[in-house]
Amino acid sequence: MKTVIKDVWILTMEGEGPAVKGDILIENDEIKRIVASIDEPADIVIQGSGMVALPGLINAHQHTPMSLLKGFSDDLKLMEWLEQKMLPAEARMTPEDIYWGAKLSMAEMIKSGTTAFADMYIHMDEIAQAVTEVGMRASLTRGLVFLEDDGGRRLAEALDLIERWDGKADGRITTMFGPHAPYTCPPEPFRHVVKLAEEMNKPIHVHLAETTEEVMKIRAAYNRTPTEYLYDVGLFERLHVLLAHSVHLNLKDIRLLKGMRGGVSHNPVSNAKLGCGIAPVRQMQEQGITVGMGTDGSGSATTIDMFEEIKAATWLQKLECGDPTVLPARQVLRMATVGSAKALNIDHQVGTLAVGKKADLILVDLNKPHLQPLHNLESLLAYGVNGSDVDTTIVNGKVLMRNRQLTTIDEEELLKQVAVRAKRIVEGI
Ligand SMILES: CSC[C@H]1O[C@@H](n2cnc3c(O)ncnc32)[C@H](O)[C@@H]1O
Ligand SMILES: [Zn+2]
Repeated sequence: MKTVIKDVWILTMEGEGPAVKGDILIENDEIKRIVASIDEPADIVIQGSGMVALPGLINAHQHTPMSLLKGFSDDLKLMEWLEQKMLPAEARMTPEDIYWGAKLSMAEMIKSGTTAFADMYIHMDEIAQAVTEVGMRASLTRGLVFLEDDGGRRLAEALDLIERWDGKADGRITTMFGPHAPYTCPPEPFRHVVKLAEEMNKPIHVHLAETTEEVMKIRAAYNRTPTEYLYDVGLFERLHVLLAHSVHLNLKDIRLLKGMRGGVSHNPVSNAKLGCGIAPVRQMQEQGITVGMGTDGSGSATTIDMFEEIKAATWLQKLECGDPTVLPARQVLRMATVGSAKALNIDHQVGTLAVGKKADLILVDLNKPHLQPLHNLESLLAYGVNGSDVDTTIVNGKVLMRNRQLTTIDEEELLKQVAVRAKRIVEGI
């Protein structure tokens, strides 16, 4: 299968070079050529004039089925929101709800330019099945909470997910272990998960230091910061680690993370909406820590449009530092592409547009009043574009959306399913 995208602005996100005009040849799942002009027959020809092609955005922290809980319980503190609203709602979700909720998130992600995501949730078979059908790329994790006595069952499900789904869907699915957070995973089971991950050479995806309450809780229980706690259970010795949030880090914590394998998922919209705080992105980047970007689930963030996240990230850092030069356009775009790819351990495959890499890319339509005139593409993408400006989304060489029409999801059926299911789940809570 050959696809050619013609006459398009191309922002590869490789090196420092500016966008160039040209053509892109995709063969099967791979980028074969990026040159000034391609004149050879292709199965699909996409006229890209007036559009910009860039690497698909990568959402480094999601709970996809929480799309069903969007807007159901806002304006609460995190622990109240989680314990009193989300957990009871999640206990009412059936495997089929999980499947449709995951699909709803995937529809929104594809329509706003996201091609890959990291997911931590329950009933992962249903999410993996949805990923397989929809065509996105995903790093899947069974969330592990060890506060009740069924931690063993959850761990067995995590192992089952890894065994049965890692490398599946033409290699689009990868897996990680997912100890949920320092406050839900005591040291003994946490160390056990670290040991298993090391033996199986699997990364770990974990929430870290999201709120001041978490910092106080871990201080009271272990006389440590949450970062020191993770360090002490051996997380940073050998493993690739994906840290969600990392809002409340002191200088010593940041020094502990220096040199870590993996990276941080910065989730500024969710952090702002839950009043958690602003992560020290500049300080982490100064220490060479990889910072990618994510949204968290739409149960907290409402929107999972990564272009919103890009804007929030740069604005909040500029405000926090009192300096408009902090996190400039190119750097924040790199966070949402290469940064996230590194954090998910898939940067050898995606995150930039380059010959030999997987064809995960998006076309953004610039023929709109709010995106003209065209002085600086990177500025427009970081500060002006919205998810609804994405015209085409391609993953692993397959077109998942063209002219804003989804090709692998029946939107009408999806919306019918989620309306009924979402209502049933929240009734009585
Ligand atoms: C056990 S599966 C994952 C678990 O995480 C919960 N969750 C969603 N958003 C957050 C957040 O911002 N901080 C902590 N935990 C979160 C979700 O509801 C699932 O129960
Ligand atoms: Zn989360």
